[in-house]
Amino acid sequence: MAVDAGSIPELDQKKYDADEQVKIICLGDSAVGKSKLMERFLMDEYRPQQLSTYALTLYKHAATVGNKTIAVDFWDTAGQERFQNMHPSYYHKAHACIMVFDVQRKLTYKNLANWYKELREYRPEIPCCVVANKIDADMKVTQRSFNFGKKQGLPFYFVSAADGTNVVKMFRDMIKRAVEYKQNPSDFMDEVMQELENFDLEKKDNSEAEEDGLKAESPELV
Ligand SMILES: Nc1nc2c(ncn2[C@@H]2O[C@H](COP(=O)(O)OP(=O)(O)OP(=O)(O)O)[C@@H](O)[C@H]2O)c(=O)[nH]1
Ligand SMILES: [Mg+2]
Repeated sequence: MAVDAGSIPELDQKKYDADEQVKIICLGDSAVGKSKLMERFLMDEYRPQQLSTYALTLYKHAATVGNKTIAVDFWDTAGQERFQNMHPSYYHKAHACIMVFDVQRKLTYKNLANWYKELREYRPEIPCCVVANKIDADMKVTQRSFNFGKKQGLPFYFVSAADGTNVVKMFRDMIKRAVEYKQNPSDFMDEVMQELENFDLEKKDNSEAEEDGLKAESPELV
């Protein structure tokens, strides 16, 4: 069936052209502002795709890191408290994780320890950060110190999805770290996956080159 090139969304085209693809997940209690943060960051171009089975929203974004185009898949779930634990596929092949709590609800900060523990069961090495959201509601909280994650060396950000404070910086940093991780994984299985991916790409390049050669020699095949 013919495909009308005009009907292919621009984002898909960018993704097709991307040099690299990364997956970034977001963790945290319900209503801490995970979805609002993503929406704030992707405001001008977000295209949510609802997969109702797991109440999962995938946000696709094309970023530029250095001189490369990066296709970023942001994964977000709704109403996590109903599921208690995340489905393992949520963590599968994630390259970075953004852990969010609500500065106005202490329990969401305490629960970071549970989220972090679960994350590390599935993804022991990926870059992760701690995000204190909703600082617009009480700017005084930025004077306080939140030590969770310090021991593990996790970067910390005070942000507000409502007024945009620090949102772009936090996401850009995490995209960069996701790309760095993908290119230099410190987890053995990820190293294997990256090798396989490179191998596939090489194979594809070779077969394309062969095909081009064939076309040049046999013009009737064109
Ligand atoms: N004041 C303030 N409210 C916020 C901020 N971010 C989110 N909210 C509010 O917090 C509520 C929850 O935000 P969501 O983004 O839906 O939370 P979530 O973490 O995605 O929640 P689940 O999908 O249930 O897991 C909404 O009413 C938002 O308007 C913020 O930065 N400041
Ligand atoms: Mg949500």
